[in-house]
Formats: sequence, C-alpha cells, structure tokens
Amino acid sequence: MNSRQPIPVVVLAGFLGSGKTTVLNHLLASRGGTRIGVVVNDFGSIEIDAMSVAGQVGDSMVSLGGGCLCCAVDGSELDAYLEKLSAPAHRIDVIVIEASGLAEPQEMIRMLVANENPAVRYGGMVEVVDAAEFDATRARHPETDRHLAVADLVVLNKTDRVDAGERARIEKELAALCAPGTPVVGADHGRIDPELLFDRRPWTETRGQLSFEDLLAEAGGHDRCTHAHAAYESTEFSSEQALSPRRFMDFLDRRPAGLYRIKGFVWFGVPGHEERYEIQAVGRFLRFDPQPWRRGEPRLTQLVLIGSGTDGEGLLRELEACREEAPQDANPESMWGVLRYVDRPAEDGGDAREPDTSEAPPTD
Ligand SMILES: Nc1nc2c(ncn2[C@@H]2O[C@H](COP(=O)(O)OP(=O)(O)OP(=O)(O)O)[C@@H](O)[C@H]2O)c(=O)[nH]1
Repeated sequence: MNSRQPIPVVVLAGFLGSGKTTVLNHLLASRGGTRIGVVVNDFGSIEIDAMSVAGQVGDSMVSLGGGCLCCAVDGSELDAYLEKLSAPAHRIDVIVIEASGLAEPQEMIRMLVANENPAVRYGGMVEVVDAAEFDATRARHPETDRHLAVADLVVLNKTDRVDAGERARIEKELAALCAPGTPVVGADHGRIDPELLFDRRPWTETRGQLSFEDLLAEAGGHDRCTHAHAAYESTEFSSEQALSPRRFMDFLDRRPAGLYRIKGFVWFGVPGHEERYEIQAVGRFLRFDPQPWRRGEPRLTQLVLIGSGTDGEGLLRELEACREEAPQDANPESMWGVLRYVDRPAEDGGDAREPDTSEAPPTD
C-alpha cells in the first residue's frame, strides 16, 4: 500500500501572456529539493510552452499539446497523466498544471476534485494577473473576474511595469473581485516565494467556496467550446527557411490590435546572430530573447499567434513573405530592429529594463 500523502495538484491559471510560464520556470529554478511534476496545456499544437519550460526532462513533465484541457470530453486524459506523474518512482512532491491562457480553470478544478486517484489531491488555484494589462484583459475577457473569484492565491505579476499608484489601485480592485482573504502577492518576473505552493499551508486546502457541489453547479450549463477560446483564433506558422529580420519587424509593427499574443522561436540566420530568437508579444509589448540552439535542434521558426477577429490565412501569407532565401548574405545591421527588443544585461545583476523604443529603427 502507498503510505505517501496524496500529492497536491496546483492549477496555475491566468490570461494569455500574464506570466504563467515565467512563474513556473521561477518555481522550477528555486524549488530546492522539492520535486515538481509539470503538466503544460498548450493551446496550439506547436508546443511552445512545453519548449519554454526550463530544465524539465523525462518523466516529470507532460504536455497536453493541441487542445484545451477544459474541453476534454472527460478528465481521462488528465487522469492518465496524473497517474503517470504520481507514480512513487518519480517521488514527486507537488504537481503544477499550467493551464492554457484561454482555459476555464473552473472546469479543470472540477476534474481535479472529481479525480479518484488517491495518490493526488487538488491543491488550489493560482491566478496570474498581468498588472500592465489588467484593465485591457478584464475588458476583453470578462471571465477573468470569475476566475479571480475562485482563485486561492493571486499573483499580481509584472509589477515592474506599473507605478506604485497604479499597483495600489489594482490591488484594491483585486480585493473586491477575489473571495475575502485571498492573498494577493506582487511579483516581478514571476518571482514568488515557492513556499506559497510547496508547503501545505492552509491556503492550499480548498476553501469553502470551492466545494465540489459549487463547482459542479458552476460547470452545469458549461457549453463546451463556447467559452473564452472559442472567441479566439490560434494560427500556427512554421518555416525551415530563415526569416528576414526587416520584413518580420515590419510585420510586427503592423500587427493588428486583435492579434493579442505571439510566442515562439525565430530563426534569422544572419551572420553573428545565428541564435534561436525567442519571441514574446503580449498586446503591444514585444520582446526577443536570443538563446543557443539545443544540440541537434533543427533551425526552424515556430510561431503561435492568438487573437480575435484576425485573418489567419492573411497572417500566414504575410509571414511566408518574410522568408529569406540567403540569410548568410544579409547585412548584420538588418538585425538592429530586432535587437532593440532584446533585454540589455542589468547592471546590478537584477532584471533588464524595458527596451528603449524611443529611437527610430534603422531604415533599409
Ligand atoms: N516586464 C515583465 N515582463 C514579464 C514579467 N513576467 C513575464 N514577463 C514577460 O511576459 C511575456 C509572457 O510571459 P509568459 O510567462 O510566457 O506568459 P504565459 O502566461 O505563460 O503566456 P501564455 O502561455 O501565452 O498564456 C514574456 O515575454 C515574459 O518574459 C514581469 O514580471 N515583468
């Protein structure tokens, strides 16, 4: 018989680009001796989030690529993954499910509460909130308020992007939207105290408002695929050919307002800039992060673009037009437009600042 305590399963939720993967990576980096099992629920079939979660290899991570977990017909796929992760041989202490940015966390919580596997138990829901996009997210996605109401802990992320007054205003609004007593922790780049998740402090125990009955009642009438992500389209682009940095920056400069989220990796192949450029766009925010390719990794561009009212085929045509046949002949200066959105190393060893976008981009 397994004498181990059931492993808590924590749901990490939050709107597109709020910082869930960043929080998860921070937890993995500062987990000490704790063993974390990870379930990543990518929205697109290109598993960008799975690729972005650092240091997880082998059996401690599974990815539910290509779909929204809350739309699974039943929880059997999730149950199978939880069973795999909770196998005693993995000695996992806590499982974190990173919900896709468009998932309905209530449905996931319902599946976890209903899970009959004695090796796991529901361990609470953490809602990550983007401080800089707080009003825009609530306006676009009114469900956010409902998610906040069932959160056990709120991470107010990207506090570096708002001033003290704005932060205080958001905290006041959060206090009104969340259940009384819900802790709201501010974070810069997802740096929360892992103790909030890893020990078995009372907040991880399901509070009264999260009884199974409540959740069932709430899920009743949940019409699959009519919730948030049905109103959004996800477009995927993949290219073995390099992209011209100038044409790609031009594409980004002109991106429509409804194209809310872009993530993935870009291969420019320009001399001196042969790295893999991770791209992150959230609203008008844009960032590139050059990283070495992994050993044997094919040089590819892989992008997931999520928006509402966007013309997927038109976006694909525009991206195809960014392809570059001879990147090795390109002038390294053509990368300047991209490099303006790369973080500079911080002087004090802390975080880099926002890219300086005040100067005009170099022209062709
Ligand atoms: N300035 C700033 N940027 C942040 C912070 N946290 C995350 N980011 C950036 O925000 C972007 C999105 O972060 P992710 O962690 O990928 O967000 P996510 O919620 O996992 O995104 P989806 O999976 O698309 O829903 C990335 O460029 C991060 O580097 C923060 O505290 N401050």
